[in-house]
Formats: sequence, structure tokens, C-alpha cells
Amino acid sequence: MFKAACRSSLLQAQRRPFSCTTIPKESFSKARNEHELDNGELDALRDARRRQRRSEWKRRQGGETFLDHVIINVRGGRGGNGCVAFHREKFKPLGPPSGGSGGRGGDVYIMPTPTLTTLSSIPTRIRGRPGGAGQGTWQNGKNAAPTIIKVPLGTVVRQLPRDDPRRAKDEWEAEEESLEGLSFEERRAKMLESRWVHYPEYENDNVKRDIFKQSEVSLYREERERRWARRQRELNPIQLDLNEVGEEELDVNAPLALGKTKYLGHLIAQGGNGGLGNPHFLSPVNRSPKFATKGHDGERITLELELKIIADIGLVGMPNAGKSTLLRALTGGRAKTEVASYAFTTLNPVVGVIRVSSDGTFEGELQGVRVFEETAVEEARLLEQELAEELGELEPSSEQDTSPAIANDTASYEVAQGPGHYFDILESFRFTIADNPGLISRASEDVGLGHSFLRSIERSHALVYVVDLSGPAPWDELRDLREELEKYQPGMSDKARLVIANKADLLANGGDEAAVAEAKGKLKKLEDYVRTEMVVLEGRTLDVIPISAKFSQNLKKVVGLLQAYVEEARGLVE
Ligand SMILES: Nc1nc2c(ncn2[C@@H]2O[C@H](COP(=O)(O)OP(=O)(O)OP(=O)(O)O)[C@@H](O)[C@H]2O)c(=O)[nH]1
Ligand SMILES: [Mg+2]
Repeated sequence: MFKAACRSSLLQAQRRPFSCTTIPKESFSKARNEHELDNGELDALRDARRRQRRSEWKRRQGGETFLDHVIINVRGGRGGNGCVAFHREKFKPLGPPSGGSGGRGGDVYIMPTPTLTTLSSIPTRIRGRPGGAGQGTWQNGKNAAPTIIKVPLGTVVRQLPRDDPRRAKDEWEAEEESLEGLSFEERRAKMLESRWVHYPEYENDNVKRDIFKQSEVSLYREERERRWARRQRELNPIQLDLNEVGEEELDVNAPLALGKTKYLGHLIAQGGNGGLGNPHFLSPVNRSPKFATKGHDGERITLELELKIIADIGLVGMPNAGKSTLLRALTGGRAKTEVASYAFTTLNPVVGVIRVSSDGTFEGELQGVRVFEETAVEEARLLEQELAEELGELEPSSEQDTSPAIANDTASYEVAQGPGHYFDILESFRFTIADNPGLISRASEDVGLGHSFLRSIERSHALVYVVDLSGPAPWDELRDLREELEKYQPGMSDKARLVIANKADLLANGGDEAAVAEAKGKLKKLEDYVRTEMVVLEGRTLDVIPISAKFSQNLKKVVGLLQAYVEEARGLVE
């Protein structure tokens, strides 16, 4: 009995507005100590608390957790230094030079991954790992492992050109800057220091020798060649459109047992070569070279990353209007976007794909009438059902009893929608739709979640307003939404095509005639407002459709209209 009470109080708590929702601490410890909840139930309690903490934290960030544009400075790893050493062995005086070479610095790759949705986790300075230094007894340093920058799918990567003031200096410019204002001797001393390793106390002796001077010349020549090759590569600056995840590749050089190389992404900055150990400078005239070279710097490069979320349709609405619920209903629950009754549930834009067959049926419709509840409620219900199944007592939950329209037997939840689903052969059109975070007044001044996602709205071909018809004045909501779009970018509201009046189910009040008449009046008023006040470009008016996203009502009409807008935007119809 306690278990049921505890669970339902959790559900209640989650449904209240967020500011006053706290799951009392005692309930957790009390449940654990006194009522011996099993592990699954304890996990559910823990999960509820974690969800609450995470959402509160995200909200405090004020939208900073979504970033769609960053500039990053990347450096390949520095190569390891070469070593100066001589072989020592009993009865072998004057052993040969035995210093190992340094290992290569780590390369830096960039790789798209479907698990990320924002660029905010990417540091602005990234360095490859340094190679290991060479050691005595011919031990070469270890090559460093590559560094992989993971970015969301749909990221566009551009190398900043030389004349861009935001570009960081490359390795040669950085050295030049550190030498500025020094006298000739000081300059030379510093350059020597950054390139050579000497046997202890032999530095002064080394630099006077011809053999060292010759080595120095060949080192500078090699450096010049490297610099020239780098300039040549810069003629084709890096420009990547990371739209798909790569796969493992067959590699002829891989060990036989493996045969494949792991997919690392695209190489953007090479690590520096390791320095040479002193055996490399052995020659007939110099039998005991007492110098070695230091490792080279890795490549330095500045990249601009931009997250290009392009959906055909963008949903625009105040917080809690039901945008996420609508996206879930249109995609048959496949779009994993969070739904809850508090404002700013959605913090990052989420894109869903709508698949439509030639007779206008969309994929989400195949499951029959389905109720799209809040995420926490759905999860808790599934957990409840699992528990009941485990105990062998499949009793209907109280939620199901109270809502007549609910037809959520688990079978309809579990319609397979993966690859190979029979809808594949019916599909004749497909488009994408983006669920955006809620827009509030003064969002264009960076209030609420602010600017960050308005940019992604800007990229959609057509916009759809979602308003809460059960609210006191949906027309005011519309006016505010339009004003915000216009303030952010004049002319943006001309992309709007449709007004969706959501939560129509709340107005009917169980079929009470007076309530229905009132609801009709309200809808009429909204339509009049849209017709007179919301005229967009070319004198066209917006369509107004009442729906219930939660109970999947009237969605077919919405999909039909959306398809028409997308076809128009893509130039499929005249
Ligand atoms: N009765 C009813 N409730 C709905 C309907 N659509 C959404 N809701 C409820 O409205 C609340 C908010 O829904 P969300 O989909 O999270 O709203 P949102 O617009 O995405 O909100 P933000 O992400 O905060 O901007 C949830 O409690 C939903 O269950 C509907 O058609 N009818
Ligand atoms: Mg949402």
C-alpha cells in the first residue's frame, strides 16, 4: 500500500509547477528503511529526484546550455624530445651513441556523433597529447594517442582564413612573436634552445663545431619545407559538413587479426614529429655526437563550428503550449523530447522526422488513438506495468481508469518502428519538424532562453505557431510571438503559415453544450484575429486548426497542411 502511495505522490509532485515541486527527502529514506522497497522502486525514486535536480540546474543556466556557434583553437600534440646518451657496458669503453628519438605528438580529429545536440560541451582550446621523450639504450618515445573532438551531427566546420582577426597565431607566428624586440644574439640563443638538446655541459662546445652548424642548416631547411607544405595545404582550407557518422574502414596496414581501423573522424591538426636522438648525427667525422633535436610543435589551427539544425518546419510557441507533445504525437512517440507541465521543459531544439504515405496517413497515426502524456508519467506507468507483470498481477492503473480516451495497452506502445517497418513501402513524402524551446516576451533581448535558439528557428523554411486554446487569451499569445520574431529579425514572421490551437480537448468539458458553444466562440474569435491582424507577406492569411496533441486529435489535417507548405518551399509545386 505504501509503495503505491509513495509512487503516486511522486507523480503528483512531478506534475505541479516546478518551483514548488520537491520530493521530500524523508520519503526516500523512510521508504528505504521502513518499507523495504525493492531495487527497481528505489531506482525510480532516485531517478525522479535526479530529473528534478537536472531540470532546475538547466533552467538556472538561462539557455547557456545550448550553443550553436563556437570558435575553437586546436593544436596538434608536441613531439617528444630526442635523447643524448651513450652506451655503457663493461669492457666496452667509448660506447656508441644510444639516445632514442621522441614519439610523435597526437593528432587531433573531429568526429560527428548522434548523441550530442549542442556545442556547449566543446572546449575552446584543444591540445593533442604530447609524444613521449626518447631515452637511453635506443629507447624511442611513445607516439601519443589521437584526440577526438566529438560534435553533434549537422555541425559545419570551417577553418578561419589568415586575415581573420579571430584566428590564433600558427606555430611560426607564435615563435616570431616571442622573439620580438630581442638582439641578434639573444634571438639565436632562444632559437637554439627551442630546437636542440645537448649533453650536459657540452652546449658551448657543440655550437662551435662545424658538424653542429651543418646539422643546424639542414634542420632549418627541413623546417622551411614543412612551412611551405603547410602553406600549400592552407590554400584549401578545411571545410567540413559533418552530416553522417563514418564507419570503420578496411586498412591494408592494420594488423592481420584486426584488419580494420577504428573510425576517428576527420583529421584537422597533425601532431608534431618527435625529435631525433643523437645516433642520427653519427658520421665518419663525428663519432660522438653530443646533441639531439627537440620535438616539433603540433599544427595550430582555428576552426569555426556551427550547428546547422535545419528543419523544414519550426514550431514556435510560449512555454507549455504543447509543442513537444505535438512533435511526439506527429512522430508516434519516436521524437525523444521531454514533456512536462513546467515552463522551459525543452532546452535545446529537437528535430523529428514525419513520414507520410500517399493517402495522407502519417506514421504516428498507425498506432491508433494514443495518449501522449508527460514524459515522467509515461515512464512511471511503464515501470508500474513492468512491476505488475513481474508480480503477475496486471491490474489496470488508476490513470487509465480516469481518462476515457486512453487506449494505451502496451501492445500499441510497442509497435515496431525501426528499420524494416512496413511503413517503409508506404512512405511517399518525408519532412522534418523542429520542436523549439518556449519563446517568451523579450526573448529577442535574450530573456528566458534568449537568442540562442532563435537562430535555429530562422533556418526553418516555414514556421508554425502553437498556442494554448484553453488559455484566457490565445490571441495575445500570438501577438507576442509575432512581435518577438519581428524584433529578432524583421520579416521573420512572414515565414509563418499556420496557427495550431492546441489543448482543444480541455474546452469541451465532457460534451457540456454551454462549454462547447463557448469553445466554438473562442476559436472563432481567434480565427477572426488571425484573419484581420496576422496578415503575412503577399496578403496571405494563416490557417487556424484546433487540435489536441495529447489525444492525437485532428493531426491528419495538420500533417496535410504541413506537407503542402514543405512542398511549396522545396519548389515541388508552383
Ligand atoms: N489536455 C491537454 N494537455 C496538453 C496537450 N498538449 C500538451 N498538454 C500538456 O501541456 C503541458 C506542456 O506540454 P509540453 O509539450 O511540454 O509543452 P511545450 O510547449 O513543449 O513547453 P516548453 O518545452 O516548456 O516550451 C504538459 O503537461 C502536457 O501534457 C493537449 O492537447 N491537451
Ligand atoms: Mg517542449
